[in-house]
Amino acid sequence: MYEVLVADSISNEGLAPLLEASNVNLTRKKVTEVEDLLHTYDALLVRSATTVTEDLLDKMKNLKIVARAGVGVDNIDIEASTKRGVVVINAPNGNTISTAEHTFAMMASLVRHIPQGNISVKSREWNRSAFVGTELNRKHLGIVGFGRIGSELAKRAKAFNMTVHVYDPFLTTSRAEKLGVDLLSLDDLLAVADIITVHTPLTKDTKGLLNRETLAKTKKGVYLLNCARGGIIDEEALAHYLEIGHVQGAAIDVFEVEPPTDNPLLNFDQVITTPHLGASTKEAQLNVAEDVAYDVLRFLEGNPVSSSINLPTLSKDVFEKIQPFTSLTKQLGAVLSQCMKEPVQDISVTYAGTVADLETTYITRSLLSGFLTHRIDRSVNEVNASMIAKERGITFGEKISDNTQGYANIIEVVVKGESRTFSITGTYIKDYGPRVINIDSFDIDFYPEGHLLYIRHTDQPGVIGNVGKALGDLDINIATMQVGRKQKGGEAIMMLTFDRLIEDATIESLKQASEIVTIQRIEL
Ligand SMILES: NC(=O)C1=CN([C@@H]2O[C@H](COP(=O)(O)OP(=O)(O)OC[C@H]3O[C@@H](n4cnc5c(N)ncnc54)[C@H](O)[C@@H]3O)[C@@H](O)[C@H]2O)C=CC1
Ligand SMILES: O=C(O)CCC(=O)C(=O)O
Repeated sequence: MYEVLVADSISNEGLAPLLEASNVNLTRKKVTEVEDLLHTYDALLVRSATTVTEDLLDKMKNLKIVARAGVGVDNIDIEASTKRGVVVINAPNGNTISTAEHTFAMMASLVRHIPQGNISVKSREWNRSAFVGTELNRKHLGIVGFGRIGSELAKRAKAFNMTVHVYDPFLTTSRAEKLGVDLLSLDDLLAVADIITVHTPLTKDTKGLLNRETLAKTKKGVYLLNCARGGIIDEEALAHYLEIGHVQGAAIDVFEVEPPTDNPLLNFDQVITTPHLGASTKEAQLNVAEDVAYDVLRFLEGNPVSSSINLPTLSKDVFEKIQPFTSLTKQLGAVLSQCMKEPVQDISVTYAGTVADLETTYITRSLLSGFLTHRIDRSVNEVNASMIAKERGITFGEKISDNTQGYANIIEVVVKGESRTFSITGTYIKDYGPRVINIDSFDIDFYPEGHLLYIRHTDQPGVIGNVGKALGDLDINIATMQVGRKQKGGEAIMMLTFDRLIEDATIESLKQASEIVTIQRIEL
């Protein structure tokens, strides 16, 4: 049974996939109400009210996935989640239209003073001259951050005959042309726009993107909107420019601290506000809840997620295709880690044949995870494997080759240690499963699973018999045995598999034979 905690207000209807699943026990409680049970949950679903901190993650020892029913994940410590191997997912598409519509509504309300007019009429005033507005027609709209919401807003603005200028360092000129917008530098956009709206995520680069210095470059009488995240427009700087009349008005849905209390922007009549309502429609809330509910269920049941922040996103089809190879590389990594008992500096993997056309970065993550699992005392998976490798100064890379050595697919891994290198080659054979076909330049053929002994010895008569007899005398049954050598009389290897773990004492006694060079126990 999977334990799922829904800590924020998320549409019940949208959560149906989880509520109806027979293998899920869903709890709807705030984190503070289940302090004693935090270690039991497999999944945590939040909106923006819950902040997923490192401290919370430490308490949620069993946590495998955090889902944000919405876009912005600035309330989740992604790095800390990744470090702990916790997948972070969001629902990036479900609230785009609602937020774009809300921004448009805020813009129209701002330039026509609708909220102020409403308050005035309800106060039994009839002051028409106080609320003379401005048309949107033929105005220049500056959109900072031209992703899903920014581009939906642009469509609506163009329908109102506005000229749309955008600033987005990740937007190509050809895409801007295709979408019929004018791509500018930030400074040029600030200089030309009558109305500026921000639609970037809140990151260290976008925090305070519009500040005292950049706002000084705007036209006198400019209007500003923030329906993305509090802090992208620096609140103190905006208050300053409102105070001196440089900024004519602002529409703010989001605040640096929510709910805002002593926020200076609340003191201006020309600032209109909403309590973070961008995504607050029935449609958006249903969409995002459904999106994360399906994804969480899929993930808990071992399937790929459709929108992850810290894991490559794979379709079900691709996931199924790579699965045999991810388990193969996990096993190759585990064999290598146990054979190569010394610090390693570099892991390099070469893909050839059918596997080379697949999502190899994911397969490499599995390799690293298999390798690191046998070296460190913390949970390693595809989410945190590359981060942990980097932390430990292990470089890794992948190559594609044409040389399939006659197989349909080949994965070769070379590990460089402080004193030597070690290699392993595996393949996945349809209907037969994974095979290791070469280890440290010895051709061999074994199924990488269970309890194994890897023995290097001199190639001379009697060694294999002696090992078999020694184990037989100890009542240890050999399940399979594979041998390999490079040349007659040189060094040779044996790979033995057993039905149970082989004790240290047995290994020590086998090592006494003079023909034995090394013995390595491998547990898969
Ligand atoms: N008020 C509300 O209720 C809602 C607010 N949001 C906020 O809106 C933000 C945007 O959402 P989407 O459009 O769905 O995201 P998106 O990821 O589709 O678009 C963000 C765009 O910002 C651009 N960007 C990133 N760094 C930038 C920088 N330094 N300067 C300029 N552009 C930059 C990216 O290239 C991207 O095109 C979210 O991150 C979220 O914080 C989203 C939904 C609801
Ligand atoms: O959950 C909400 O209503 C806020 C939505 C939001 O800000 C987001 O999706 O980034």
